[in-house]
Amino acid sequence: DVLLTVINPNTTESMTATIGKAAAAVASPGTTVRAVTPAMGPASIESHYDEALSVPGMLAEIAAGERAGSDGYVIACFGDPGLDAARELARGPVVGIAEAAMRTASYLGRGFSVVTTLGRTIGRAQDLAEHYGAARACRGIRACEIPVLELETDPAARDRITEECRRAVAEDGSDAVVLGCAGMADLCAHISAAVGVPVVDGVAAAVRTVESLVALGLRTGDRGEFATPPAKAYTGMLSEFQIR
Ligand SMILES: O=C(O)C[C@H]1NC(=O)NC1=O
Repeated sequence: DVLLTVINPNTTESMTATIGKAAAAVASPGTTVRAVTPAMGPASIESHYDEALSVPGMLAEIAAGERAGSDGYVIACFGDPGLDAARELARGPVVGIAEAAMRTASYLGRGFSVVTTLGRTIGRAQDLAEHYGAARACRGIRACEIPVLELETDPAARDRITEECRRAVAEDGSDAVVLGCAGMADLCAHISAAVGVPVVDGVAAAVRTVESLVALGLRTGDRGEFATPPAKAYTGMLSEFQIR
């Protein structure tokens, strides 16, 4: 049996439930999905500040996952917060939903577009596309200007996201669309049917990517850059992060 820990790095439980449901829907029969919410952090992540403050709580969930014997991890936030730090702590593979979605979309044609929440997060998505070598395939990154937590409360959210995906296909000439927020995971099937090109949800893509890596017996490198961090003092609120 594979134990897959899916971390929502923000602290909104209802979003963790949406993410956990999407993960369980695509997980293989032999996989147990454990969707978790950090004990501390921002209610949603839609700025560099939010992203920075989400990392300690997310890393605490990696440490808890290691104690629970987790075989792999998904970081279910489109900024892939703390991904490299998580890889230093985890024995098994750690995959962020942006990396998983971008790499998956690049198998589907010449180019993809990303549709995300607030325009201020577009730069981060551009940086990630470059970091993952997907900048050439990324034909456009668009925002529907819906704050992350309003994805659950705004009745017009689904239609506005769908419309932006339609524009992406028409104007960017993209062969696929990537949903730029873990909170959009439950909209993927509807939008796929509406826009007529493959729509990639990063939560689903990351779950299957981690499962594949585990099935191939592949784990995070544990030498050099991704070896366990050197022991040292972490003071104040971070004292729990002492590497034992
Ligand atoms: O970057 C974004 O706008 C989406 C990102 N924020 C969040 O709280 N979960 C996410 O997937």
